[in-house]
Amino acid sequence: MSFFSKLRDRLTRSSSKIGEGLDGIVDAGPAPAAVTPAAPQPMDPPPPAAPAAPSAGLVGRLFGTAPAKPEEPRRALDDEMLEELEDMLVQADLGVDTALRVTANIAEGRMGRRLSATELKELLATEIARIMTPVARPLPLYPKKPQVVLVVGVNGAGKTTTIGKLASQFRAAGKSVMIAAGDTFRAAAVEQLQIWGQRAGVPVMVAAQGSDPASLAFDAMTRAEAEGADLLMIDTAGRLQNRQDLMEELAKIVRVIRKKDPTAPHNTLLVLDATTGQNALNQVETFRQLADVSGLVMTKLDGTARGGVLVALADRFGLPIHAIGVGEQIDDLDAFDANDFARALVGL
Ligand SMILES: Nc1nc2c(ncn2[C@@H]2O[C@H](COP(=O)(O)OP(=O)(O)OP(=O)(O)O)[C@@H](O)[C@H]2O)c(=O)[nH]1
Repeated sequence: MSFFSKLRDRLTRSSSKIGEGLDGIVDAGPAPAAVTPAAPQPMDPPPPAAPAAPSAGLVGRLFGTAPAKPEEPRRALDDEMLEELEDMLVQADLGVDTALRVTANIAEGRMGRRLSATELKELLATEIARIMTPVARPLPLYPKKPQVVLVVGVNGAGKTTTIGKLASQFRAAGKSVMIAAGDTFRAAAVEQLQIWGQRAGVPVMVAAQGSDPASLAFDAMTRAEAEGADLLMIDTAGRLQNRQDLMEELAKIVRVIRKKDPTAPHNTLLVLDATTGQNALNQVETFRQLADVSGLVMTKLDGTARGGVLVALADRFGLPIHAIGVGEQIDDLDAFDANDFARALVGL
């Protein structure tokens, strides 16, 4: 199955919220004046008998002419309709600012025009793609060996799973990859990472429980350099409860790996969980203060009606979105494609 099909199938909670919302907005418009078909005039000659034709269905099947679709309902674009659209987009987690901007762009030059739900979906998808295209950028790969990727995010956001999926994809692309289990306090997190490492066929470096993550990172750098690894991914703790500690821990990891390579880390990926909705915006603000976030990965778009938050993130921060996750399996993560996402999100 292509990733777009998967995305469309799994984004249904978000897309039905928006798609059905748009259908509802168009349907809620005033009913158009009834048009009475002209009655046949008494003097009109009877219509000539048509030659017997195969049924429309059969013709359609044989010659590919689709039976005529019933006309879609339409609604004239006015202030009330725009307000409903804006509310629906806010409900769908696009956030007030983005909802306002998107609605204003849709309105421009179209006031009074009678739109069908499909046309409205196309317009919305275009606006969303316009916001998201500049941030749809795959994780950049550098010739530098090892390229060090620091992975940050709150506990449970999907860091481990994302590292496992990325490791497996880079391996499949012929890269040699190494993982460091930097959340040394949580045995369960380390165990999960080891399982993912096995699945991906990638070595996972671990340290004694509670030991210094920076020292593990240093050892991992040493080994990655010695073995000529292309990529070193470093998992980190996500305890936001003690922000100061976390900040110091991340800063120390960075300091230590820079002793080995002053240009590292080459990427700092922030993993966000789509089910947290607007809270993802706060997480970006917070982690930007803790680390030099260079790009985002959004997970769990399959389990939520709040996928619209990705549009708000793109609009607010302009940070690259490298990949999105739509499930728990190894191939349920792929590069982010703005057009595919926009169309899937509005239910096209
Ligand atoms: N449905 C779904 N579940 C996901 C996705 N990504 C991760 N998960 C699940 O989310 C849960 C948390 O993922 P982890 O990768 O362990 O998250 P973490 O950020 O490493 O969390 P800690 O290990 O607690 O720090 C796991 O049960 C994953 O299987 C996704 O894209 N879709």
